[in-house]
Amino acid sequence: MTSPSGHNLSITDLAHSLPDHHHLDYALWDPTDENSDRSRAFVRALRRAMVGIGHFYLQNTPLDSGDTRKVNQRAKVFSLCERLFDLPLHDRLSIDINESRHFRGYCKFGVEETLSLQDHRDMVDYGPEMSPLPFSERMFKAHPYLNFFGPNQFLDEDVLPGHQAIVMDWYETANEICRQLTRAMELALGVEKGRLSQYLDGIQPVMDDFERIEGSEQGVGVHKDGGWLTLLATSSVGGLEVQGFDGNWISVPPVEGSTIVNFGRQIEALTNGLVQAATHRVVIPATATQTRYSVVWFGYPALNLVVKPLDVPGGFSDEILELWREAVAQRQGKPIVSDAPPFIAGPDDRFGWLMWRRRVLSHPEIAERFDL
Ligand SMILES: O=C(O)CCC(=O)C(=O)O
Ligand SMILES: [Fe+2]
Repeated sequence: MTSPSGHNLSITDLAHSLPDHHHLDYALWDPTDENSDRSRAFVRALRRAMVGIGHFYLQNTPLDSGDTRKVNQRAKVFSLCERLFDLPLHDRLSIDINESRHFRGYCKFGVEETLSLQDHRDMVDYGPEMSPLPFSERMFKAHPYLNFFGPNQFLDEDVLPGHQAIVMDWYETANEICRQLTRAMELALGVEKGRLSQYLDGIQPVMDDFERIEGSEQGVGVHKDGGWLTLLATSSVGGLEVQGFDGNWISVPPVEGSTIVNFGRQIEALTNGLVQAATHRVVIPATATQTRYSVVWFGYPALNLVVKPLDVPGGFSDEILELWREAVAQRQGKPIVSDAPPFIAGPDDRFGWLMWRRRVLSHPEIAERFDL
């Protein structure tokens, strides 16, 4: 593709030139002064993104700029990814997810399914590093999602130097960004402080995935992320697509220095659909020559909470309602098209149950093996 000036467009220019993409600058957000002009500008941009198709690009986060202690976290995490997936299968299988009742570890190519089609990816799942809860048969049978708490599986330093430190650094930085974005969303929606962030307090099963996808028809099938916010960093291969409200698929190419943020289903549920979770998939042309890596950090609400539409006296802010009306008018009132499978949740389902059902569906062997 060429730009109006005749130069070849880079993948970054391409993303900037596409409609439907919002680009937010995290450097504007000042948590110590939410009322500053810069913070307000950030909240305004976020508000616009919130009535969009469920995702935005976020530049200048510490994942990219880093502080002096953690310079270049993105470079470190992708180098780790490459080194990890280059290890002989036998090493990777030494942290096999099927050996972990906490659903942590390496998942072999082709084991995961979305929409009953095999995904062409292998991956490693991590979560917060913690000791398993003291075992009580009765408690675990009543609340099987408590199995999510436990240690990660890391390779020894001599096999994969930096494995634990790099993963946990990324995890902590992403967690803090998620908390800050949640506070900014409260301001964007015009709800009182803590109204959203309370969902992040308590026992949280935040997950981190390292993924590798080989050229295939279905890299990752159509879905909406089930949680709160997803922070997604991909290597330069591309392949991510988000579905527009009219049903068309829109490419979301990687942008240097930016992280892709998806709204998850729990935010959609809380806001009663005002904020839509991104319907997305990964499609890589079979002709792609490079392996694609992505580092996907999923933020979730606490497991013991039930997420229901927020009851806000007086409703959401006029500003966001106005933007919502504009968005509806732009699509001439037509309903939102999404090919993501329907979301099955009872009205009183704790979030832990939703997550448990999904994880067991993806990894039935683990439940069978540990009699969960
Ligand atoms: O790798 C990507 O770009 C997205 C992966 C994804 O959507 C997921 O793991 O939920
Ligand atoms: Fe996803």
